[in-house]
Amino acid sequence: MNLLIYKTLEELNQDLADYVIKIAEMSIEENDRFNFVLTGGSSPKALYHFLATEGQHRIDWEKVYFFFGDERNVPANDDNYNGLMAKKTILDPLGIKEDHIFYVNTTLAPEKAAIEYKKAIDKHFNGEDVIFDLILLGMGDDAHTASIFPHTTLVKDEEVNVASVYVEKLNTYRISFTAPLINKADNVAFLVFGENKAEALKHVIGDTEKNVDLFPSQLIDPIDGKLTWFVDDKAVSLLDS
Ligand SMILES: O=C1O[C@H](COP(=O)(O)O)[C@@H](O)[C@H](O)[C@H]1O
Repeated sequence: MNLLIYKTLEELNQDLADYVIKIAEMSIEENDRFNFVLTGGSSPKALYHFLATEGQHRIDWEKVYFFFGDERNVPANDDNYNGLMAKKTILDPLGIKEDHIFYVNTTLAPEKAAIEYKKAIDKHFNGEDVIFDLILLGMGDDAHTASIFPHTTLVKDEEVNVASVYVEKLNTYRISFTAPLINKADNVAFLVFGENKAEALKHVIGDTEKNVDLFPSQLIDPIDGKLTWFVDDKAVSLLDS
């Protein structure tokens, strides 16, 4: 595991954008495409803007396929829909074609939406093992990642899959990659900043004994891939040095 700590969000986003572009270049050179899984929430907005502006001419964006590690069970025009945030911040600004974007269809019931999403992913990988080039992840202040929330069925889900999950504390359903699917990726990067994440990060990175039911981000441990944490100094302020 590689832990990169930044003093400013600008430096963090600049470095993370460079990292995304480097992996994209390598994937395109090797396979003529880059399978890129986006994270939702609000933390990645600046990164996506950065990629869509400074990164605009650095790679061939027509060779990039975009996926979502999780989605909220809301309509596609709802501000909480992760796909809409990505559409506004990176996909539309880069003019990404619809057939290169894998949105979660939330007009379907959550369970069906998850099944259809996995089917679409499998079809894209055309019988090959589903191994993403890069999965970006965020982490909530309760240590959830993607939509693997504490004390939910997803914490114990051992299938390489996309699943629907009822999140009691939010009284809502989510659709999410399972940890085993995430852990197959070639590269996984967490983007975590702010004081409100410090307590969770202390446990997720610092605890020698895991408690994944309470801190689901501890489930992320790529089998053969690389895990990198891009964090700011506020988020690591409670970690023992
Ligand atoms: O609900 C969600 O939260 C996490 C964390 O979001 P952040 O803005 O606090 O980083 C995010 O990774 C996930 O995609 C999203 O659906």
